[in-house]
Amino acid sequence: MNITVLGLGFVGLTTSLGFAKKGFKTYGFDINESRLKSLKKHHVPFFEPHLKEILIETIGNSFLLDVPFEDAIKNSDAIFLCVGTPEKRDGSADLTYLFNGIEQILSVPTEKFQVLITKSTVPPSTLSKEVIPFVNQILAENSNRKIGFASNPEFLREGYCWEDFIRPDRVVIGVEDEKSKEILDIVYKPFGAPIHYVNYNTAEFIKYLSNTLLSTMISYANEMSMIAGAIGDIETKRAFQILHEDKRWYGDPAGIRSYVYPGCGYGGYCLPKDTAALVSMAEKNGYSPSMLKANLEVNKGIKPFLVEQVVAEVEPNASLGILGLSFKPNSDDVRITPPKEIIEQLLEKGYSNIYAYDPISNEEFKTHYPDLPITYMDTLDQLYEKAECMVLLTGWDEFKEKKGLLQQKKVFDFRYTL
Ligand SMILES: NC(=O)c1ccc[n+]([C@@H]2O[C@H](COP(=O)([O-])OP(=O)(O)OC[C@H]3O[C@@H](n4cnc5c(N)ncnc54)[C@H](O)[C@@H]3O)[C@@H](O)[C@H]2O)c1
Ligand SMILES: O=c1ccn([C@@H]2O[C@H](COP(=O)(O)OP(=O)(O)O[C@H]3O[C@H](CO)[C@@H](O)[C@H](O)[C@H]3O)[C@@H](O)[C@H]2O)c(=O)[nH]1
Repeated sequence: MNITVLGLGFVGLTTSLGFAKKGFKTYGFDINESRLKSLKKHHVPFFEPHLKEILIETIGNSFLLDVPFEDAIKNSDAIFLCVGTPEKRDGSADLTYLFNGIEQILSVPTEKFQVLITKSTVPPSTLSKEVIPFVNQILAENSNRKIGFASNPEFLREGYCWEDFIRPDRVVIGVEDEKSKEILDIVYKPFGAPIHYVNYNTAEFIKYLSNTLLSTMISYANEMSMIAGAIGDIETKRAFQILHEDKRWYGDPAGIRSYVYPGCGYGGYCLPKDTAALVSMAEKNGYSPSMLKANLEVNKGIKPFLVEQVVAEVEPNASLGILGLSFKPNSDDVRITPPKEIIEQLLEKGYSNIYAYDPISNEEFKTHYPDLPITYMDTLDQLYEKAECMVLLTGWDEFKEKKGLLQQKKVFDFRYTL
């Protein structure tokens, strides 16, 4: 199995050295001549621990920098694109280096099957909507070329490139054909990490899921420091230290991860009112907290977004079964419960046969919202009998336990419970 890597920056050099260390013959290329020159002199042109030692160990053996481009491409099974994808003026990703690299690769004639792998960070749908059509257009003139595709986003951090690459938490591979998958399987097996095969868009999305969570947490922390500053007399540093003592940050798996899951919005007596109250207090003190305001907006917007999914697939005269009424499982609290808003929106959309079942909150819900024209069912089996399709809004264990039964009908699992 031979590998070519295009782009020898933080990601490309680390990737090349990682594969070379695992024993694959790896050809490295960069359009930056001075970068290549220094690498050939065993000098890593940026600060990154460990890379120099591995460079010295592998160069001329499994890591090759002076093989002609054409020979390397002809001899490669997997070609990794690790070029830069910088930000354009309008915020979109500049894919110029990527497309130039692909053109160079395709200019080499060969009949060998090869996988073209985007390791550079590219927005979801880039491979399916831009790269593959681009390649197909070029190949229309050279039908002998056999190319497979894969997306293999990289999660390494600068400063820890080597450790992160050689001992990855997980490897994500977006691949949609068997031959390419087999090649990537061989390439990544020696790393001993979990390998997740997904489709192209999902692989690309996972990379952004990761980076935007990080950037959102950082901006959240910064916004909170600005709110604290506006209100005054708050020990911001201590406040954050104490925040971090919440046990949900620790453990394996850390409990905090149950907050990073999509669903139908947060509800209950605390998160909605407290988020709104801090927005209001910050504004009174002259600071407009844009993230917290956006947070409230998103919590509102998720409900019509989900209701539209039902509307798109279910006729209004169908009987709908609502699974769960409380704001979260193991509680009968129905104050500001997302199911209430969702049921109201379904009623507005013309769904008039709504049946509902909650393991413990039917009475509570009926008492709080007596005017909602819905029928309560005493058991899950009764609801299942009545409903043509179901909308799961609270992630009760009972629903998980009866997954087999529930899934015999259409279920909109808006808590990702099943
Ligand atoms: N830096 C990180 O920590 C990191 C981590 C994960 C993912 N990424 C992503 O990986 C990609 C590369 O990032 P980087 O930090 O390594 O960038 P970088 O700028 O350090 O390196 C990119 C290299 O590609 C070279 N190049 C451009 N066009 C080429 C071509 N046609 N053929 C050969 N070489 C070519 C450039 O000369 C440059 O040396 C980006 O999409 C980035 O978003 C970066
Ligand atoms: O509490 C924090 C933590 C970080 N930062 C800043 O966040 C930025 C990014 O930091 P870090 O994530 O350590 O750096 P990167 O090397 O850019 O790595 C990120 O970006 C890579 C490229 O996509 C991903 O592969 C990594 O998983 C992801 O962590 C830096 O400016 C840090 O100073 C803060 O301001 N506050």
